[in-house]
Parts: sequence; structure tokens; C-alpha cells
Amino acid sequence: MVRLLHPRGTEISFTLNNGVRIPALALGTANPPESIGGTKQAVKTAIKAGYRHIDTAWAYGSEPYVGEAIKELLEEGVIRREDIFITSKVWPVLWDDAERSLNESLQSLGVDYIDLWLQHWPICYAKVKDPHGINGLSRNPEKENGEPDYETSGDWIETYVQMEKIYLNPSDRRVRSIGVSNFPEQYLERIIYECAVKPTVNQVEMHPKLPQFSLNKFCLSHNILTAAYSPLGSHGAPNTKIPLVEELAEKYSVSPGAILNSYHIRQGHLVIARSLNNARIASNMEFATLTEEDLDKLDNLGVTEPKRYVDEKWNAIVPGFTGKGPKI
Ligand SMILES: NC(=O)C1=CN([C@@H]2O[C@H](COP(=O)(O)OP(=O)(O)OC[C@H]3O[C@@H](n4cnc5c(N)ncnc54)[C@H](OP(=O)(O)O)[C@@H]3O)[C@@H](O)[C@H]2O)C=CC1
Ligand SMILES: O=C1O[C@H](CO)[C@@H](O)[C@@H]1O
Repeated sequence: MVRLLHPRGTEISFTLNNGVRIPALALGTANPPESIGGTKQAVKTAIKAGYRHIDTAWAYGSEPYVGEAIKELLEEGVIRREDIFITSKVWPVLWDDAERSLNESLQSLGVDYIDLWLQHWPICYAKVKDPHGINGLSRNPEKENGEPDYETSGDWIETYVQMEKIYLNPSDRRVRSIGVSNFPEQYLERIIYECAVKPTVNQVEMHPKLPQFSLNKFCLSHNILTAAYSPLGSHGAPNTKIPLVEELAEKYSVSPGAILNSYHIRQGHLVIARSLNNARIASNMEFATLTEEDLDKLDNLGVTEPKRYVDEKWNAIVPGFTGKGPKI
């Protein structure tokens, strides 16, 4: 007999510091350009399987496909808008125009509100026209020498200030919660000190090889939820091949992807895993009640085999962000 063990990762939710409920497991949609069209089917498959949280961003180019999937699911009566949770983000080229970012995300997604809206990175990029970019703007503008083209007169906090203004306007219902992404502790401290609205979430790369102990401790003490991106190790899912992860998958009769997701959910963190494959979308939903001993062993990988997979050039200009990009 096949026994269906509950809960699944998709059935667990947490409460943000503003009282909004958030499903613990999200489907990621930062799909590579060559397969971005598959996002629509992946979202439909995921929602039909039980996912209730989709993570996207202005910069991913996936919002129109997420939007098409939602439209069809609503038409088919599979869900109502209020049954699903959508996270989107403001990319640093729109650091001084959060309003434009929000309007374009809403338009692409075909919805009239976003559940969680994040500042994607605490940096300011120059706006450079690019017909092949996102909505006519280069996603990662570069100078002639190949260095990132930053808006040096900009202050990254401006983005959050604009976001909180929209969030705080009682007659504006377009955003239910706001938060940040890729923020080290000292950046969070500045927001907490200078802004009126504490971020609900800080979305960062996190997995056993990058357990983010200090940042998690800080966020917990400020009632900010951490969300783990690239839990599987990003492209090709190298973390699913870690022997300890495979061993635990066998012990709990779940997939390695489920072990990696459960590692976060079990500790009260959100997790975002991406897949375009129906079977993997389903297997990533499984949940294992990992013991403290299992968690300790997984945590130890961060000491013995530390690894960051998403290491963009611009990481280096965010002091405290432990990327390995070139110092500029
Ligand atoms: N805020 C930020 O700056 C960032 C946010 N993110 C968000 O987090 C999401 C997840 O991170 P991401 O970097 O995409 O990578 P993930 O760690 O989710 O890994 C995705 C890769 O794993 C494969 N995969 C998925 N499930 C399994 C499985 N069970 N077994 C084996 N392989 C599997 C996928 O391939 P396949 O499709 O073939 O299954 C894909 O190649 C993003 O999509 C995005 O939404 C990501 C990076 C940065
Ligand atoms: O969200 C994001 O996704 C890409 C990597 O997949 C990264 O540039 C950005 O922070």
C-alpha cells in the first residue's frame, strides 16, 4: 500500500510580522531564457499539485508566463486569486522608480495585487535602454570595460522608502507585504533604523552548504522571516547529489529535493525551489520531519564544504554580502 504522509511542504505556512499568512514552500521561476516559456506549464502543474506560492521578479522575464498560468487556472476554476500567494521583486535598474516596477509586474502577472513585494538587491543600477532587456531596459548594464554600470549618485534605501510609501497608503491595495532580498545584517539594521516599515522577509541564498547562521539569528531576533533561494544549489541541483542528503532521502523515503526543502521549513524558514519538470515539482513538495541530529549534520556541511552558487559580479559592492565577485 502506498501511504500518503502529511503534511507536505505546500501545506505548511507561517505568519509574517504584519499578520499576513505565507505558504512555506514556493515554486521558483528564475528559469533560463531558453526555457522560460516552460514557466506557464510549470506553474499550472505546481498549483494543481498543491503549491500555493509562486516566486517571481520583474527581472526574471517570467512574470508574463506566470500571469498566463494564473489566468487559465482562474478560468478553469482551479483556484481563486486569494488562494495563491505571489512574491515579486524590484530590480536595481528601477531603484528610483518602484512605482513603474510594480505597475509592470502587475500588468505582466495580470493581477491587481502582489502578496509580497521585495527589494531584489541593495544596489542602484544605471538605466540603459536595451530592446532585448526587460521591458526595454538592460537587466545588467555594463560599462565599456565590462564592469557593472552603477548609478553612483543613488542610495539603495530610496527603493525601500518608495516601496513602503506605496504599502502604507491606505487607499492603495496593490501590495500586501514588503520585504527585501540579498540584505546583509548591517543593511537590515539601516532599514530598521531609518524606515517606518520593518521588512517581513529577507530572501537570500541558503542551503546546508550556506546555512546563514548569523543572518538567521539576526532576522529571528527582529521577527523577519528568512527565505531560502537556490536550496537545491541552483542550475543542475548539485545539492541533491550530496551523500548525506541522499542518505536522508532514503531514510525518510522522500526525494533529495524534499530533504533540502524540509531542512528550511523544519527551522521555520521559507524556501523557494525551481523546476520545470512535473515529477520533480511533485517530489519537491514532500516533507520530512528531520530530527535535530539530522539538521546538525546538514548544518555541518556549511563548515566543512561551504559553497555559494549564485555569485554575481555586483555582490562585491555590498559589504557584508559574502559573495566572491571581484572587489571594485
Ligand atoms: N532573490 C534572489 O536574488 C534570488 C531568488 N531566486 C529564487 O529562488 C528560486 C530557486 O533558486 P534557483 O537558483 O532557481 O535554483 P534551485 O536551487 O531551485 O535549483 C533549480 C535547479 O534544480 C533542478 N531541480 C529541481 N528539482 C530537482 C530535484 N528534485 N532533483 C534534481 N534536480 C532538481 C532544476 O531543473 P529542472 O527544471 O530540470 O527540474 C534546476 O536546474 C529561483 O527560481 C527564484 O525564484 C534565485 C536566485 C536569486
Ligand atoms: O534572483 C535572481 O536570480 C538570479 C540568479 O538566478 C540572480 O541574478 C538574481 O539575484
